[in-house]
Amino acid sequence: MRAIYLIGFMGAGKTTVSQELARRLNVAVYDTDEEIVKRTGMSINEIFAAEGEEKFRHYEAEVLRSLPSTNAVIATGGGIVGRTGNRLFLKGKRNVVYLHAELESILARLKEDNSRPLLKQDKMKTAKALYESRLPLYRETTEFEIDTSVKTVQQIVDDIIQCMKK
Ligand SMILES: Nc1ncnc2c1ncn2[C@@H]1O[C@H](COP(=O)(O)OP(=O)(O)O)[C@@H](O)[C@H]1O
Ligand SMILES: O=C(O)C1=C[C@@H](OP(=O)(O)O)[C@@H](O)[C@H](O)C1
Ligand SMILES: [Mg+2]
Repeated sequence: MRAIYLIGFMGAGKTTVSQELARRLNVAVYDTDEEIVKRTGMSINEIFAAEGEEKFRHYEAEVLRSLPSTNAVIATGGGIVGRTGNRLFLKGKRNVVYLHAELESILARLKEDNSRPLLKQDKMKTAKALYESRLPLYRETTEFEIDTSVKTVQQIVDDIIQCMKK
């Protein structure tokens, strides 16, 4: 099967859903963030602090292209759609699912989580602007959209499997 790529804002559930989806389909699972951490030996927070966001985006674009494009589920980071080249790459892959979540659900899910440099307490004011600026980018990258705000992981996985049959 062609790899399934999950895109969407931070906290939409890409990482969590990718694991369950891969288990159900019996294929490998990858996460671009996890690959970056493995390859650099640094946490995402450390990369942003020591090398800056642009360098992180460089690693992210490289990792995206290096992962297997068959028999896999690939969770991406929420900012992957920022680069035009990444959006074109993903459009070419076709099996891309946008996991949408309302900002309120996202903030509730991530309020105790400090692992995302772009969503720390002092960045809450800019979170809404970032969220709104990215929505059209997710939507132009794929026609498959699932609202995860009030769904369980199992329901989301069922929805993705249905989507992919179309
Ligand atoms: N469908 C869901 N319902 C409730 N909480 C969820 C759901 N999916 C993920 N979460 C929780 O939200 C947080 C962020 O999930 P994660 O998979 O890391 O999102 P992403 O990779 O899109 O940033 C985690 O604490 C996770 O347990
Ligand atoms: O939206 C973003 O710019 C980011 C999302 C994060 O991944 P998740 O979407 O899995 O949280 C991670 O790549 C990094 O903190 C930047
Ligand atoms: Mg993730």
